[in-house]
Formats: sequence, C-alpha cells, structure tokens
Amino acid sequence: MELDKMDENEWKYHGEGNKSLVVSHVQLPRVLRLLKYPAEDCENPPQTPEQAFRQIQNVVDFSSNVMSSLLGEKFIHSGEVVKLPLEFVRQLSIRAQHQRPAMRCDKVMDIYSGCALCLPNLTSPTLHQPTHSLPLCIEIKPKCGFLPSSKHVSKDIKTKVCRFCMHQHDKVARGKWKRRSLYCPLDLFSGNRQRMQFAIRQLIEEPQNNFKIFKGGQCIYSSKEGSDDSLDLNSLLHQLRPYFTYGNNRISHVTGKAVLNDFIQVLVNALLSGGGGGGHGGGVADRCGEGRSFCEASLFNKERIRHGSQDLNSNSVLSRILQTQMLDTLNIEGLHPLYRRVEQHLQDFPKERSRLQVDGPYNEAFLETLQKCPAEDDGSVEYAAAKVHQYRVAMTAKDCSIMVALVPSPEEEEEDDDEGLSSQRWLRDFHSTRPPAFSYSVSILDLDPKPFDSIPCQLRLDQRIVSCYLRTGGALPKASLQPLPDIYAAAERDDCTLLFHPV
Ligand SMILES: O=P(O)(O)O[C@@H]1[C@@H](OP(=O)(O)O)[C@H](OP(=O)(O)O)[C@H](O)[C@H](OP(=O)(O)O)[C@H]1OP(=O)(O)O
Ligand SMILES: Nc1ncnc2c1ncn2[C@@H]1O[C@H](COP(=O)(O)OP(=O)(O)OP(=O)(O)O)[C@@H](O)[C@H]1O
Repeated sequence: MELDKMDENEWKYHGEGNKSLVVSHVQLPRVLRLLKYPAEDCENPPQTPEQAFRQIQNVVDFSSNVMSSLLGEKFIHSGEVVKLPLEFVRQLSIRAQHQRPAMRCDKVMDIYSGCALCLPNLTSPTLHQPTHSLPLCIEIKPKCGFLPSSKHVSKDIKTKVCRFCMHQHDKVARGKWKRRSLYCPLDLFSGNRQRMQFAIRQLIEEPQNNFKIFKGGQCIYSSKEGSDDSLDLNSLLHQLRPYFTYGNNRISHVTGKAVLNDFIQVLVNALLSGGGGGGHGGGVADRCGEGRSFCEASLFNKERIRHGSQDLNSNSVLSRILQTQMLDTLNIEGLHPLYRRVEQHLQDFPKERSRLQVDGPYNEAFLETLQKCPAEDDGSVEYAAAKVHQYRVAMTAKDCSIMVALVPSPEEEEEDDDEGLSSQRWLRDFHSTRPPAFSYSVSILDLDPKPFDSIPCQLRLDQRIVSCYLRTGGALPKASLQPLPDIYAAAERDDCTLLFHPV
C-alpha cells in the first residue's frame, strides 16, 4: 500500500462505532480506522492534525504497551498510524456517506487531519493455504461479565442483576433499540458450555451492536441499526449450511437446527480455547471466580447451572478479558471519590497531569503503575491516579470486541496448530465430535483508552441505568413483552425469518 498513491475507489465502507469509521481495501486484507467528530464540529475540527495524530498514536501505544500485556499479545493487532492525502480522505468520506446507518450520522468522519489507524482486516484474514470456503468471522462485543462485589455499591440490585441486563431496559425506554436483548454476559463468560450456547443463541436472536457475522469480509448478519428490517435467519442458515454439512450427499438431511447447533458449538470451542493466549497475564491476579456467578435477569435455567459449573481456561480470550474487566475493583461508586481527589490535585497543580500520566503516554511505566497499585488507600494522589488508571483499563475491556475467524480445515490435514495459514495464529478445533474441523483464530479489537474526563459521565450513567431498572421494577416496557421468536423452533420448521413486532 503506497500512502502517496491512495485511490479511494479501492476502499469501501466497512462499519463504524461511536467514535471511528472503518473502511476496508477491496483486495488487500487491510482496514483504515478514521476518527469521527460530532456533526456540529464539521466546519471547525475540534483538534489540530497533530492532536489527531497523537490521539491515534495513543490508541496504538495503549493497545500495544498496556492492553496487549493484560489480554495476551497474540490476540492483539495494534496497527500503525498512517498519514493520508487529504483529497483521498475527502473522497472516501463522500463514498462512505450513503452507506452509513442513520443512527451514526450525528457524527462525521474526520477529513481534516489526514490521519488514520491502519490495521489488518480481521474479517478477511489472509490464508496462505487455499481453501474452498470463504472465512467466517464472528464479532462479539461481550460487555461486562461480572457482578460488582465492592463495598461501595449502594444499590443491592447491582449485585444481583448485571449491568448489561439492566442497561437493556434503559436502552429500550430511550428508543436506542426496539427490543430488549436477552443475552447475558455472565452466561457467555461462565465457562459453562450450555450457558455459553444459550448466550450465543440470544445474541443471534437480537444482535444489537453485540454480534455480527462476516463471510469473506462481507457482513452477512447484524442488527440494522435503527431499522425495522427483520433479521432473516433463513438467509443466515443458507450461508452457514455449506460449512456444517458432512459429506456432499447428506446436505438435504441436515436440519436448520443442526446447522445452528454446530455453528454455536464451534464458536464456543474457539472462545474456550487457550488460542493465542501468550503473554503472562500482566501480573493481574486471576479473580475470575469472584462475584460473577449468575445474573438474576438471565433466562438461563438456574437449576441447570448447579449441575454444570465450569471454569474458564485462564488463557482463553474470555478469561483474559474478564480478568482485565475486574481491575474495576471499587465500582464506579467507589472510584468516583478517587477521581475527584486527582481532579482536585490537578486543579491545584496542573503540571502534575503529565507526571501522573493522566493522558498518557501509555508506556510501560503506565502499566507498572496500575499493576503495582497498593491494595489499601494511603490517601495519596498517586494511589487515586493508579485506581483511575485501573478503572479506565477495565472500561476498555468492558467495551472491546472479540473477532473469531473460522476456516473449514481439510479432513486430511494434521490436527496441529496451523501457523501456516496466515500471520494470525490459527488453531484447530479439537472439540467437535464430528467433522468438519475448523481452524480458528481469535483477536480482540477496539482497545482505545477511555478518557480520564469520562469518569463523571460513568457515574451519571450508572445512576440512570439503576434508577430506570428500579423504576420499571425490572419489567419490560409493554410492547417488548411479546414472546420472543425461538430461533431453534424456527430453524426446525425451516421457517427462520425472525419477525420483529413493531413497538
Ligand atoms: O457506557 P456503555 O456501557 O453504554 O458503553 C458505550 C457503548 O454503548 P453500548 O452500551 O455498548 O451500546 C458505545 O457503543 P455504541 O455507540 O452504543 O455502539 C461506545 O462503545 C461507547 O464507547 P466510546 O464512548 O465511544 O469510547 C461505550 O462507552 P464507554 O462507557 O465504554 O465509554
Ligand atoms: N481490524 C478490523 N478488521 C475488521 N473489521 C474491523 C476492524 N476494526 C474495526 N472493524 C469493524 O468496524 C466496526 C467499528 O470499529 P470499532 O468498534 O473499533 O469502532 P468504535 O467507534 O471504536 O466503536 P465503539 O462504538 O465501541 O466506540 C467494528 O464493529 C468492526 O465490525
């Protein structure tokens, strides 16, 4: 890729989140992740090109020096900052505009700085060995997988119902989503296969921004944000079926239910594997067993849990993410007074901002500060700053996404780690009881540092979510009480269109 000869016709809109827009190259396995600004700032960019460059470099540093050590470097692709011709970026923005979901158009793509983050395209992994099928990539934004056990938690409900499940009520009440998702992160992070399968079924039923499937780099299944479109499970089954049929002459005998079951099982295997673990846990104590057993809002049958509890492999992607999330030891309610201590100190001594690394640099010293934070509060600003650092790192882990890439393996291949497939680390799925085997690769994306100044918003959001949940008594708004379509029942009938009822 020659940066001075960029051609916008070789790039297409790929997706976006709240703060970045991603375009992918039509041939090379590369994406560019560009910053976004509030639409009202489109005439006056809120930062200079140098500041934008620094912001993206901070993302690279935070990912490679901090998150990589905590999560396992083999999961992480930090990328590099690139400088792009301004005319190329302007044309790109025009091309992307008509594909952007309306819900995201309150922000505009940064066309002023000419800076972007260049990353491998994780939905279109390079395969050095030819395969007959296109890679299937599943993106999951798992969110927070534990219940807080901090003594600072003032509302009992927070120790019983997880943040995601409570937040769903607020999101539906505010019209962000039309229907509540019945996915519960505690089920996904449980390590119990049945609970994990249940969680993934809920993600398929109501993906929101937590679940997407890509085939050969194209998104084939996701929630159409803010749209009334039905999710078409028939079409998904049609796409998945060739990957989960065993021998050419059996295709017609494989039910939709079996295809979905196998797909979910392979995905669970990849999530449970130690694949790509690497690293050393970054010195963060393994607290995975604590405070995360069961969310009272989960629809998973509690009786079944009693008979089948398992622990996550400590090198699995889920365990690494959970351990990092659990650096939030105080909960926002216990953290906020420490944030205020730092804030007060900075008002009195503004130059201390740099010594305390409030806005970075995100280097080894930053990592060491949060890893060596004493257990007890000694009243110092250093302690408070280290706890805020820990909380911000935990926030990133609560908001990141997992990308699982699956490629069917030829049966005759040896069941070994297969490093030959690409620069990503590929492993074989040993768990499936029947063919076809898959090679898979697991990555983590969206590892941006969360700003120091976002802490007060976190407290307000926490209060809003809890009060909405308590106000509604955890009850659903009337319109969302209609029975959920059961994807398995639908798949069995081979009538798999998930029809969403208008609110
Ligand atoms: O606060 P949450 O839990 O709602 O998370 C926000 C996400 O909302 P979600 O609930 O996942 O739909 C939100 O995602 P969406 O915009 O809703 O897709 C962002 O990821 C946001 O991060 P940032 O402020 O852009 O860095 C996330 O904000 P942070 O709290 O991580 O800063
Ligand atoms: N390296 C990558 N390869 C392939 N697709 C990617 C890559 N990075 C991001 N994407 C796609 O682009 C989407 C938006 O990217 P990302 O989640 O990083 O944006 P964001 O604005 O930081 O999100 P958030 O709303 O969480 O702040 C992702 O959901 C994913 O589908």
